[in-house]
Amino acid sequence: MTHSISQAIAKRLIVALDYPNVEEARVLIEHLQGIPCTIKVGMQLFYSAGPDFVRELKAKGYSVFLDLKMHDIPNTVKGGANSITRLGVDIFNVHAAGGVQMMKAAVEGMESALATDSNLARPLLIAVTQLTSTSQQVMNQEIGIQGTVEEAVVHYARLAQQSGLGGVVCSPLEVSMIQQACGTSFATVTPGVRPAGSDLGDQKRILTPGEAIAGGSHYLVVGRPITGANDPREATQQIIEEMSVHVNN
Ligand SMILES: O=C(O)c1cc(=O)[nH]c(=O)n1[C@@H]1O[C@H](COP(=O)(O)O)[C@@H](O)[C@H]1O
Repeated sequence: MTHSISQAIAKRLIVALDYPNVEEARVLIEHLQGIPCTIKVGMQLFYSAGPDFVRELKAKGYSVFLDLKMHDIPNTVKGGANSITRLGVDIFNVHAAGGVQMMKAAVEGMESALATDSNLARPLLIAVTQLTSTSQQVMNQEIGIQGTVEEAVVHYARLAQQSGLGGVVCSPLEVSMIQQACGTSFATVTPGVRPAGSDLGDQKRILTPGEAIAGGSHYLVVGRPITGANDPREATQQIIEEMSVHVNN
């Protein structure tokens, strides 16, 4: 199999480095050498490795999504967004369930960091809608939100847009509805991506990489199908090839 890596497509694959420590994360980065994908650092790795590892990835030239899903009082989130922006990450997130005042505070924190350092690039600030591990039944009966998951997700997307955010995290199943509500330039970052035949784990609302990219997802987030593969490099290249075949734009 040939692996002609398109830079633009590869960047739209966000590989989730869900590892307990920096050593294991570095092994995966070694495997991915030369593949210009985006890297996600989530809470498991960040809480053990800290901001230095984010700086290390940036020094290696990666685009970095720092996924800390902030959800707190506005003043605290403002401070968090300020610190995250100063780290020089490319994408970071908050929970839309924190509401408009909280999301606006995140924008303020980001803007005040950008105002003090002209070398910082503007990150894409996005809001988590309904986690892709949440089913319709759990959302209705356990969490107590009525209506369909799609309605809840679109509602959160509208709130995020009103608050000045650049996009949302959602399932690839919800991308077209969000684009209808918020426009095609409002970013959709989609976990809940599983190559055909791979283990779903705890994900509930999923599509394949080809379906997700054909449906207009701006970024696909993939963790275990890569980190748990016997050959993570091959798994990554196969996902990028599938994306390349199905991409519309
Ligand atoms: O914000 C996220 O990245 C996120 C939101 C969401 O709704 N669902 C979701 O799975 N994620 C993250 O996306 C990654 C998906 O990983 P896998 O299920 O292993 O492919 C994990 O790092 C999750 O923390």
